[in-house]
Amino acid sequence: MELRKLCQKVLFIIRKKLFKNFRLLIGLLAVFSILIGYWPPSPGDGCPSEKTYLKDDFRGWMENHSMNADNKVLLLAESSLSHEAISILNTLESWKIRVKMLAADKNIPTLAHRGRAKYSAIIFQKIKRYYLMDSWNRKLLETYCQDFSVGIIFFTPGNESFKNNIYGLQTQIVTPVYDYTLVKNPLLRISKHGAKIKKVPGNSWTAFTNTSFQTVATATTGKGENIKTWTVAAFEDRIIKKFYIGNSFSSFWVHRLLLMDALCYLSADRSLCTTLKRYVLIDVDDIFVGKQGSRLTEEDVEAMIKVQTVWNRDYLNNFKFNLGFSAYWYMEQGDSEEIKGDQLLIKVKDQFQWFPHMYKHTQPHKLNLSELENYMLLNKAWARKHNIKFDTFYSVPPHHSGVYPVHKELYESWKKIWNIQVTSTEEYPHLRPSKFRRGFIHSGIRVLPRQTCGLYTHTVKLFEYPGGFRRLLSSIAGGELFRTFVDNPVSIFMTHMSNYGRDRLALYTFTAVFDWLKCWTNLKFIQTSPINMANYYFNLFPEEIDPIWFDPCKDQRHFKIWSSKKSCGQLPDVIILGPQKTGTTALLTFLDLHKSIKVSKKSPNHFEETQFLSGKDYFNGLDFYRSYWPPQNNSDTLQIDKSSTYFHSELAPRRAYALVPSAKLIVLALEPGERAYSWYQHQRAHKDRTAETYTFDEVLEADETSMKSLRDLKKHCLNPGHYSQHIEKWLLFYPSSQLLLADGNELKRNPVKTLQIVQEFLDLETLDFAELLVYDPVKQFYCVRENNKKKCLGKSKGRKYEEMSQRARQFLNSYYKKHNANLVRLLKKISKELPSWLEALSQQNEDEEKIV
Ligand SMILES: Nc1ncnc2c1ncn2[C@@H]1O[C@H](COP(=O)(O)OS(=O)(=O)O)[C@@H](OP(=O)(O)O)[C@H]1O
Repeated sequence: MELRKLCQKVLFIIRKKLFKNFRLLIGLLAVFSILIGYWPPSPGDGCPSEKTYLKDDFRGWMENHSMNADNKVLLLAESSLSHEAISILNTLESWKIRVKMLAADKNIPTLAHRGRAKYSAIIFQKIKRYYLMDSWNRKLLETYCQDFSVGIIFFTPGNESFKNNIYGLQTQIVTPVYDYTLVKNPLLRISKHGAKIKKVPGNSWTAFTNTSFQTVATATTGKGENIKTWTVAAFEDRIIKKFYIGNSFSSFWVHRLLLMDALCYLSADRSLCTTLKRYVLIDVDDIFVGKQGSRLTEEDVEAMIKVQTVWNRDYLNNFKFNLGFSAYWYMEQGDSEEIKGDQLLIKVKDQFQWFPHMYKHTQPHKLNLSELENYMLLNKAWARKHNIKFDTFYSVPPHHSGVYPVHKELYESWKKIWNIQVTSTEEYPHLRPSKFRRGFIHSGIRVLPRQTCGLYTHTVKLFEYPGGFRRLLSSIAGGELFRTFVDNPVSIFMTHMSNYGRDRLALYTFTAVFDWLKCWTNLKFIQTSPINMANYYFNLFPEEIDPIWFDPCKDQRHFKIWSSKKSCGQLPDVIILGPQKTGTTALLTFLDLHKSIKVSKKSPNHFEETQFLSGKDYFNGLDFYRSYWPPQNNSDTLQIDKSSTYFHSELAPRRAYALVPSAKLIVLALEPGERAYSWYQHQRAHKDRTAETYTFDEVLEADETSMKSLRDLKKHCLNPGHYSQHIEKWLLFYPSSQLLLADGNELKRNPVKTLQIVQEFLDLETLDFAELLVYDPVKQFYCVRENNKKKCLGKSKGRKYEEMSQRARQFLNSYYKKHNANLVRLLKKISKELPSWLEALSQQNEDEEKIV
């Protein structure tokens, strides 16, 4: 401890002088740090040569094959709460692989559906579960693996006693283990063979002694004459490919690399392989923003250039730091050395890549459009004056503000003044967990996920690293930072100017992690333009293109970078989902009579409905949706969005749940045949050509030989009536307690009763609707009583048309029979009452069955 303090003191005294020579600084730091045990462990004494086992053709094939997000892994775990299982699950999810996790002691689930494999690889958290399986389940699993060429990965913790040798697996428990080495083997792809580490964690490991196994990793026990090298990861290339790791997944960071490679090699059709390319961009935000003492000197700038040369030679091509500038702070605040540093940056400007930050480093969400434009113009004028080349069309704002949650004005001004096409943020959808960070495209600007590297604005000194310097070291040595490079095909890192001054922690950190990556992986690091990176990213993950909006008021970080002028609560508390033509307008109109209900403004575009969650307006952004309600001042009111296209939309359930997870949902279920006929009449009234040309009977009779428009009309007419199917989609997100299935037929006959049920569901103070509604014999529907007059819904609600034919009725009865039966089952399962028409139908069916 004393020695450490002494070293720190010496280091502090000579630091100023050392700035003159970066290499000397690093060298001396190394000496001191080794003495006090601070230097990171070597990435591997046996770092392999550049030559790898990979054949060129295989590598080429991989470059062009991205991970197929549809591929799924079956994880057979000890329990869903096991830390170990969650760690494997998290890892797979951070690689964007879909996972089904099941308790390994239960029956094997259905593995194939209609001749298609459901899982591309199987993982056992603990090998003993495989051996303890009853023969029926194991047979099922093995037949599946054989039929679909799916491999199995086993983790075999060394402290686990299981009866080996029974199924041909020969093992030995070994302890302790050192000199862990990856051995040349066809399974290694991302992991580099020859990489070696001296000290291996964990006391006891499982070693595999079958001679037929191919060794993937070895480790050594004993000393002197007792030295023995064991196989601690092995691969069995039989009819079913099996990969064995001699410890638990999280016992050693190298297992993450091995799991990635094993999934690729063992998955059906190599569908779980990822590319070896890794695009890297290192942003230095605020290159001129910092207090005296934390800014860059000439020596710091020179060190950055030197490091770039080294990185270009050793790790990645075309690398340049990406410097963000807030011009107002150029040559401000620094001492004379630091002012010279700023001047040197401009002198050597072409050695770097530049991007515009905000002129005064103001958070964009605090600025209106003209303020933003003015600041951007000032920044631009400065860049012109100093001949700063700007050809990346990339920017990031100070403090992540304005990108997500979206500040529309930032996007507009960026495009207008700078022609920005790419940006990045760490806030989408949320900062944590980082494995879920995604990209999206909004208003033509491609937003890429941004990564943190463990260095923040005030991380300037080696011995003041938050949580101790060892924390940073473990992040480099196979930990979080190392993983960020491995996991993400595109990594944009956020660093700050101060990380490059003082102890130059950023230069040290990245150099060290590149060393580790080069030693342990075959990954190829590349820097390219942000536009190329964005193209590459969204090609790889096209499902991320469309954004998903969350409520900024539910995430503290988002709330902080959201305009103070915006108010929370301008979102629906209740959503009437539809389906179309079930009486949704009547229900909304009647509910609107209640003082605690606030319905959305009428949209001029979609028959007065917002249709935000199901349609294109979603891409206008959250503020567009919020504008349907006034800034809320009374928290007792319930705001309603009624959009009858939501019910059968594929997108709306996910979007709604992301934004308003506690909303109450109302579905109006009208007898589906009646609904289909009303919808057809609606299309005719709106002059749909096909509906006008064909009778309802002809629409229902359409088959695969019919013209497309007729087939489409039939589909759109009948599909929303598949009630159970659509309700199940909503129940994937919302709990059934938040959903009310109201009776559409009852609403027509006895709206007061339906409204009573709805009021109870919404916990509203009871309003006596019997006083407010009156039946109109001419309209043949209930209307609102207003000053002793009747105010009925418009002409388009409650149309007059002739009854549907007997033939159509029979068709519809038979068509919806199965769907209605499913609805009965579903409603019983979630303990909901059946609507009157469904009760009658199911009674009728039961009676018919009894007669038969
Ligand atoms: N009180 C009252 N007044 C008028 N109409 C009523 C009422 N209650 C229920 N209905 C039934 O509502 C049907 C229209 O349903 P929607 O409002 O959901 O249609 S839409 O999807 O919003 O276009 C409408 O369908 P049509 O009869 O085919 O016009 C009505 O049957």
